[in-house]
Amino acid sequence: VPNKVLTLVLIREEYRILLGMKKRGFGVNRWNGFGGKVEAGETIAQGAKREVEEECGLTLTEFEEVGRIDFEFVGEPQILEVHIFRGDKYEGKLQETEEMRPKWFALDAIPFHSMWPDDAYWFPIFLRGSKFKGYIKFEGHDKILDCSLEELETT
Ligand SMILES: CN1CCN(c2cc(NC3CC3)nc(N)n2)CC1
Repeated sequence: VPNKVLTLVLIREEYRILLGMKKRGFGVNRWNGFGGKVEAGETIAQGAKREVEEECGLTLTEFEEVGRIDFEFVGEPQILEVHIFRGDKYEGKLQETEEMRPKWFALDAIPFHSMWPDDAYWFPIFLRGSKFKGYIKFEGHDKILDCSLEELETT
């Protein structure tokens, strides 16, 4: 079964990061970056930019892919291949949408208890500006069975 390619964008400033409270669908009631599926005819980066616009109204003007994590769920054949981007510059007005309620968080107050459990493992790598790739196996949506993360270059 081919991987399901998804995007995740974390817009980060010097001392704060933009997250959104997911209001419906996969990951509902958790804070997360912005992202979704990659559509036919668009690159992964174009898909990332599109999802940010759709979910919070901002237009990314500078962003780069910094990580990739393959997620497996016990009992499900399809792997989620999540491409993670750091958003550096943006334009537009931040707005709540049907999908997401955006909010800035201080880097020392990231609400990990209300996020996907894996975030506590890879956010520290992301925040120190490194690139990374990993594999994380879940049982259900709350239990991590295996986690392997490799830090690549330090940007
Ligand atoms: C549209 N996407 C969905 C997947 N996603 C995930 C997934 C994730 N863990 C995986 C066990 C689910 N952890 C974060 N932080 N984001 C990014 C947004």
